Amino acid sequence: MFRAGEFTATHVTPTDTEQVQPNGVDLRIGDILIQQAPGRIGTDNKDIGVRESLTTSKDVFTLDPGGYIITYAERIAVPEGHVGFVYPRSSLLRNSCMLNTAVWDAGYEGRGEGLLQAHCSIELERGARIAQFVLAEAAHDSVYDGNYQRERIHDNE
Ligand SMILES: O=c1ccn([C@H]2C[C@H](O)[C@@H](COP(=O)(O)OP(=O)(O)OP(=O)(O)O)O2)c(=O)[nH]1
Repeated sequence: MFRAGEFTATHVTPTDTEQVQPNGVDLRIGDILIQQAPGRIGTDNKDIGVRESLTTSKDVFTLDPGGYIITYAERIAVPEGHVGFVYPRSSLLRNSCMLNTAVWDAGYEGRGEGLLQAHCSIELERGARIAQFVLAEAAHDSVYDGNYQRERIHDNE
């Protein structure tokens, strides 16, 4: 069963009332990164290639078509007994852009990332709501203890 937005909001920090939706919590753009060097995924290890922040003096990003990494502004803590999913805000896909996401494991805590595919140029403001996080009840044996645990957990990271 998916949890109500009010419950999910207790696991997303910070949130204001505008972000709390009936079935989830909107996530804001923290930063936008562009990949500079290739990564590698092997059978027993992985490397993330160098990514750099798109610098902007006005907190407005004007994106050409392409692929970009979005970091979310909020800290998420997936509670035990749950799994998280992120969906794009529909205004994004109505503008020919898509946010690709993966599974948010029970026990994960941090400020995560998504992959924005821009099929048309788009202007995005830092802090704009771009996605929605939902929590569903789920059975699991262990909790998340991978490389991304506590990523960007502090405000200045
Ligand atoms: O769209 C997503 C989905 C998940 N996560 C976070 C939460 C999740 O718990 C963590 C790790 O995701 P996953 O297990 O898919 O990554 P992995 O590449 O398998 O890394 P690891 O070996 O650490 O599990 O990343 C994101 O930031 N963005």
